[in-house]
Amino acid sequence: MSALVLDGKALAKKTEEELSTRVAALKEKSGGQTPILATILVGDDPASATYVRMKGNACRRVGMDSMQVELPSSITTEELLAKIEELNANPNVHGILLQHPVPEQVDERACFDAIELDKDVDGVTCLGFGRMAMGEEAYGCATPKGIMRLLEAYEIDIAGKHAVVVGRSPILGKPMAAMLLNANATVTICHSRTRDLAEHIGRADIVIGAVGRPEFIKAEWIRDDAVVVDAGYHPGGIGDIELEPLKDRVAAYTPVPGGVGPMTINTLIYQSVDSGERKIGG
Ligand SMILES: Nc1nc(=O)c2c([nH]1)NC[C@@H]1CN(c3ccc(C(=O)N[C@@H](CCC(=O)O)C(=O)O)cc3)C=[N+]21
Repeated sequence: MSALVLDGKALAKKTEEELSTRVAALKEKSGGQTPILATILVGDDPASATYVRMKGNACRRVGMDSMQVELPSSITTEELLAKIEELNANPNVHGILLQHPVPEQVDERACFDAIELDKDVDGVTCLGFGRMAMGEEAYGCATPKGIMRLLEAYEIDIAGKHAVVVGRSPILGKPMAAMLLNANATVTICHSRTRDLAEHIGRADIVIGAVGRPEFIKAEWIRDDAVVVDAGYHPGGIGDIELEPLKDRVAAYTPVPGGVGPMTINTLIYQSVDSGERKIGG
């Protein structure tokens, strides 16, 4: 039996059509206003520049404007905080994305947390995380929320299932675990200090690869009929999970590329449109 392919690229494309309609309606109603996402790119890492460009392109495809802020790698925490405050105060900005990672002299957590809650469409603030984890309304962190939206679209059962999240980063593993818990999964979080990693993964109905190391998770650790979600992205179209041997024996998997990545961007845009509607009045 060949596995169900969780096609994030197709779902993102379909969702963009709905978002285009919503943006057009908002524009019509408000006399030409669109939601605006401000993206902040610090430094000159080419991969980060590519991702930020892709986010701007996605805005354009749904008819939204974006404001692209580029800052030098020599910037201080105070300077970046001042920029974020300026965007918080700008009524034309409906969402703010600070691209991770920032240079090491910058306090990334302080900068994330400076983003106003109602503009945190990337779901990176402590406040947004805490609210989400407690089941209160908040924008979800883009990658884990994108994964939840993908699982939902393909009607993957989560309640009662054993989900194993490999990785505990602030904008991926931790919020992923909280979202799966809120969806009534039994959740195990594995990380660099976990002993018996293979045994934990072997008990998973749903495996989430979120470690950031190419093919760190071996196919042989994963049971037949598992749902496999690979949030890794490495040069050459490689994820965190050794995917090829799994394709004919698991229940479902996210391809790399074309799985989680497009849903990350789509969730950012989706939540920016939500924010625009709330602020402009949809
Ligand atoms: N504040 C913040 N929020 C993020 O969401 C965030 C971030 N920082 N820093 C970096 C990571 C990485 N990330 C990706 C987004 C899209 C693809 C994506 O669309 N990938 C395509 C392939 C793209 C290609 O052609 O290389 C795919 O998987 O199909 C990948 C990775 C968002 N991130």
